[in-house]
Amino acid sequence: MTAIRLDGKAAAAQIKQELRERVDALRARGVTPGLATVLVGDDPASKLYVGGKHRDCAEVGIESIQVELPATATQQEVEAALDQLNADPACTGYIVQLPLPKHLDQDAIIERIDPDKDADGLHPTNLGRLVLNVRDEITTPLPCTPRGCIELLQRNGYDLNGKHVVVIGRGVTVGRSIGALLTRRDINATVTLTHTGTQNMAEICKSADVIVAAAGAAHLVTPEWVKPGAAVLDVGVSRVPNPETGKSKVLGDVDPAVAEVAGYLSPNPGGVGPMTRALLLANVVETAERLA
Ligand SMILES: Nc1nc2c(c(=O)[nH]1)N[C@@H](CN(C=O)c1ccc(C(=O)N[C@@H](CCC(=O)O)C(=O)O)cc1)CN2
Repeated sequence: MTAIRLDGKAAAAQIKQELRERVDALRARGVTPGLATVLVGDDPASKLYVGGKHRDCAEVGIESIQVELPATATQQEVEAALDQLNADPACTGYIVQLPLPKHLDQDAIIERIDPDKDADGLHPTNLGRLVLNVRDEITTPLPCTPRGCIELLQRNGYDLNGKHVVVIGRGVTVGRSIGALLTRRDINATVTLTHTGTQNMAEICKSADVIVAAAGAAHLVTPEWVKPGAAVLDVGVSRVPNPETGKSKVLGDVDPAVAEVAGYLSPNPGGVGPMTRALLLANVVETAERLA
């Protein structure tokens, strides 16, 4: 078997096209959505991701504001920058790029974001609403990568109803919230969350209809872990030196040989990453629509 490729670039392009039309409609009503990004320090990967977010905004007609602080910025300096964005009417939503330098209190910084401007859906108020709301229409921003995983499957005709999804990794941007989304009544999956403390990871994965690999451990998921025909989403990223180019290259959490066993597989790069960026734009547009 060779797995069907879950092409995140193609699905993200589709989403961006849809959003462009909604942004035009908002602008026609006098509403201009504006996304700000806050980048602390000079981590090359974070810089790359933030750059991509600004390019995406330009593509769909969203204004964007770039805030950059040095790696030595204090907690007070970061919080002061957030207070300014909270008060700035040109900024209708914003994100703080993660991870933050170790000396900063990440939880306190995320809590400082005005929940109504939380474009990442990571503020405790928005995560709390996601946990409480299992049935009604969603009226809060949702975490971008979990939402991107679900959209990528659905846009490829995959129905999650009744499926057993095994998530690997308990990080704040994916693992901790994806279960709350997948178990909503309109999606209706069953979720097992595994992590570094899980003892029989291979066996649990082998029972999965869908694996979401978000551990950041290169090629952790091997073909022996995968039930034939299962859908596998490769989310985690490890950067390793590439002796051929002298630069670094990206390795996902999934061994490429999994394509011979799985029914569906997202490439990495080119799978969930572009979807994360597209769903961030969706959060910004939806927030602006609610405001309008
Ligand atoms: N505030 C946030 N910080 C982080 C998040 C997040 O959702 N919110 N997620 C990740 C990083 N991330 C978004 O910020 C992100 C990761 C990857 C991509 C992407 O498009 N990747 C490309 C490959 C790019 C490359 O490395 O060469 C791909 O997969 O094709 C976009 C966004 C952690 N931080």
